[in-house]
Amino acid sequence: MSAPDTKVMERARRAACVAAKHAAAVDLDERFPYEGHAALKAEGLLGLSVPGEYGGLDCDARTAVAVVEEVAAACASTAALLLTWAGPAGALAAYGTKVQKNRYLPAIASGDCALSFALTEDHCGSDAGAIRATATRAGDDWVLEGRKAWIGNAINADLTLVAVKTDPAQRSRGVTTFLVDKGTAGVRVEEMYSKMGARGTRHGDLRLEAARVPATQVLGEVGRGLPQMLHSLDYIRLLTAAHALGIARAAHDSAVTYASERETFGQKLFTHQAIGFSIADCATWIHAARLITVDAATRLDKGEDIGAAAAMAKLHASETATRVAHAAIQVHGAWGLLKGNVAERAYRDARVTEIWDGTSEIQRLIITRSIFGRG
Ligand SMILES: CC(C)(COP(=O)(O)OP(=O)(O)OC[C@H]1O[C@@H](n2cnc3c(N)ncnc32)[C@H](O)[C@@H]1OP(=O)(O)O)[C@@H](O)C(=O)NCCC(=O)NCCSC(=O)CCS(=O)O
Repeated sequence: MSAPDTKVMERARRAACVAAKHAAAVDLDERFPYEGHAALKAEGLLGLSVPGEYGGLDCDARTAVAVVEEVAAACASTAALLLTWAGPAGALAAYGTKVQKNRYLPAIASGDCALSFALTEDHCGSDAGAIRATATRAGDDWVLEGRKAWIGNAINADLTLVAVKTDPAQRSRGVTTFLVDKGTAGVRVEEMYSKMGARGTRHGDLRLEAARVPATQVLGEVGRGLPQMLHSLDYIRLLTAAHALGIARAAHDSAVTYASERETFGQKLFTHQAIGFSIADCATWIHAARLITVDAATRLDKGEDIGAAAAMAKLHASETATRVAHAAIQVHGAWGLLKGNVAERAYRDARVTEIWDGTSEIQRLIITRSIFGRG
């Protein structure tokens, strides 16, 4: 297995240092992680997956997962921005025309163009092919109608990748992705949701009301938007695994520190077998989650399809994060229940990683299909 790029990791550590100082406030106030975002921008990390010719860092997946883990261990909401950027940026790099890439990628790499990715609707999160929002051709434009839900960073996004049906009679072959600029007439964002975790990721509903978008803003092929989005999700899921890993690491580190300092029954907490073994289990689970994540990243860097590998990594790492954070609270006892305690925050943040970018059940479905086919 290759090692992550050391220079990029130095950038990640500097950004993580800034993000860590504000992580508790971002969570408690449920606000955008301005400081973490500024640090990611200053370090060029928002261009993690943007090709070098457009000013990006053009990182391999091995480095990208290490960066996301590092930042997530400091502040899950700041690290989520890396996922929010990497998915749409990767899709643009893979499917965009030269004109689209020249227009957006340099600004994405510098952090000046904020992104979001709109697939989900109220009635369908898991069943991505069942979307109902539509686009109808009108001369040189398409007219978009409908409502997308649970869109991360919707309120701040300068550019949103929006998947709608251009042929409502079809499922997978009826979806097209559009590049929708902020300020497009007929596009409205309603900020929403007070979430239990990743509270600095602002979600919103995207209302599309006769929104006219030029045909030049179609990303890739008309009718091929769903495979494009699902392909981008493979990469996002890989990074979500790293995100969960960072959250697990933060919870575990806090438990190790506490168990080394706190004394009960006249001895250090970790010397009680119940606590020491719990910490040993967590270290083992985290190690396994890191290996499965790095394995999927290495496969991607070798050019392999990572649909199932990314699903396994996300499934395993996100469920590991919840287990580890649960155990870390247990180590802290009542102190672990307090707002402001790292393990308490990690427990809530970890739970989110089991849901977004495809639930654990969807990951199991993808893995099952990779074993048996569609059945
Ligand atoms: C449930 C699913 C895994 C699959 O659903 P379907 O059975 O309905 O779809 P398929 O027939 O399998 O596939 C449709 C089409 O796409 C091609 N495909 C499938 N997977 C891939 C892939 N990984 N890479 C490339 N292409 C792929 C497949 O071959 C078909 O093409 P053809 O028609 O044969 O040509 C899927 O629906 C799924 O993953 N669901 C979960 C969606 C999800 O994760 N949603 C949550 C996050 S999305 C979002 O909006 C985020 C907002 S935010 O910012 O928080």
